[in-house]
Amino acid sequence: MTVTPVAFPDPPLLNSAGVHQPWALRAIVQVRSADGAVGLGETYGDAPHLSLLTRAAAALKNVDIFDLSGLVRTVARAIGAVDVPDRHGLTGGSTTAKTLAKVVAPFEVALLDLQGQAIGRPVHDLLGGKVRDRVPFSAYLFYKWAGHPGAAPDGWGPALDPDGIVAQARTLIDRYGFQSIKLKGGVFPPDEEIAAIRALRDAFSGLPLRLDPNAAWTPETSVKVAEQTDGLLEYLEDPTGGLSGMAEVAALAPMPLATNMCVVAFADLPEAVRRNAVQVVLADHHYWGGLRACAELAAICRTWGIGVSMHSNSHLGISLAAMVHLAASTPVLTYAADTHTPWQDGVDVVADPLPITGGAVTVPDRPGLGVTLDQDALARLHENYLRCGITERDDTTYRQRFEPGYVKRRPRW
Ligand SMILES: O=C([O-])C(=O)C[C@H](O)[C@@H](O)C(=O)[O-]
Ligand SMILES: [Mg+2]
Repeated sequence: MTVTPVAFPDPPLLNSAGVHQPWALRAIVQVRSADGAVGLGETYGDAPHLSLLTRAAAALKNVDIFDLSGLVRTVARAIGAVDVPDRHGLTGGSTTAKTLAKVVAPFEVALLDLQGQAIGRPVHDLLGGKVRDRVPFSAYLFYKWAGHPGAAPDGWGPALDPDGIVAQARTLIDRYGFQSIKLKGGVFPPDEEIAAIRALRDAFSGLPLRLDPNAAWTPETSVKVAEQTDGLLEYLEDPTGGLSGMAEVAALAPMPLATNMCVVAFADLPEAVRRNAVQVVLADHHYWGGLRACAELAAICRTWGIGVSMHSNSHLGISLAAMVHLAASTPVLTYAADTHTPWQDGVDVVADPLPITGGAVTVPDRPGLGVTLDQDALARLHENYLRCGITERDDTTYRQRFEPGYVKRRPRW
């Protein structure tokens, strides 16, 4: 078991927590089997998480690659009952169960990769077989600065108004062929973000649109925005915080509400269903506990008539491959998945990243995940990690460096 923290350049993308730091962190998990095969996993690289990963890795020596239940028990014993929240809160609150799920996930993916290699079958076969050959992704738009303060402008340009957002969408669609669009909101007053949605609707008439302010609005504001975007959005994502606020909005909103903030663990589901608080849940194997846990989540959602989409954070090609195998084998996952891939500008740890063309990734049928680690790239990205001086994602403090009066407020409007 090897756990390697890495860092890669990240543009100044704005959200309701602040702004992305110049480097995004990840941890790369390698599990080497007795016969020399290597299974890969990828997860968050924040220091508190990293120390739990290291503890888990030490306890997992000699694990049976087919014993995924034993994996969970061993990790639980190794890390104990700990609760490690994120500073940004963009994926909701934390609990001991969610912390455990986050630590288990990259090891589960790596073991599934090894299982697939051992029997010569792709990971999607281990999850029940693919139900689609292509997994669609959405163009993930962000308000952004022209570049990190003090550095040269990045190649993306600024996006701080509707014109900037439309231009960014055009770039992403020209490069990747995306067939659906998500705008990360919660940055400017709601009227400005509604104007951006209207501009996107005018510029890209047939494409489904989503808006995600990460709980920046009160329930009252959320209802007003929902009314004003009636007919424009395929779903509105986390307009407000908490299940009761979301239920209040859902009762009046004309479109489905989606979440990756108020339903983030199995314990959240009964109340969400009882209150009809959300109509779409964004699965994310990194915090739900792995690919099989997401398949369980999807089955529960299907039972209760809740739609399933897929969430992303800044990530590299191992995570993309895992997301593709999961989406390929999850019938109810009918929405285009989120991905931050374009923002990484081609930087990766895998030698053979899965390409996004025509807005989708062709599902690989090679054994395991179907991607291989580029050891030189891993060494370079690890060197970045050692040099970059960032050990934890903290969008708020970074933004405060340039706007001392900035405070993270949810709700803000
Ligand atoms: O759908 C979401 O809420 C996210 O993707 C959260 C992310 O952390 C996103 O806001 C970001 O990268 O800033
Ligand atoms: Mg979201």
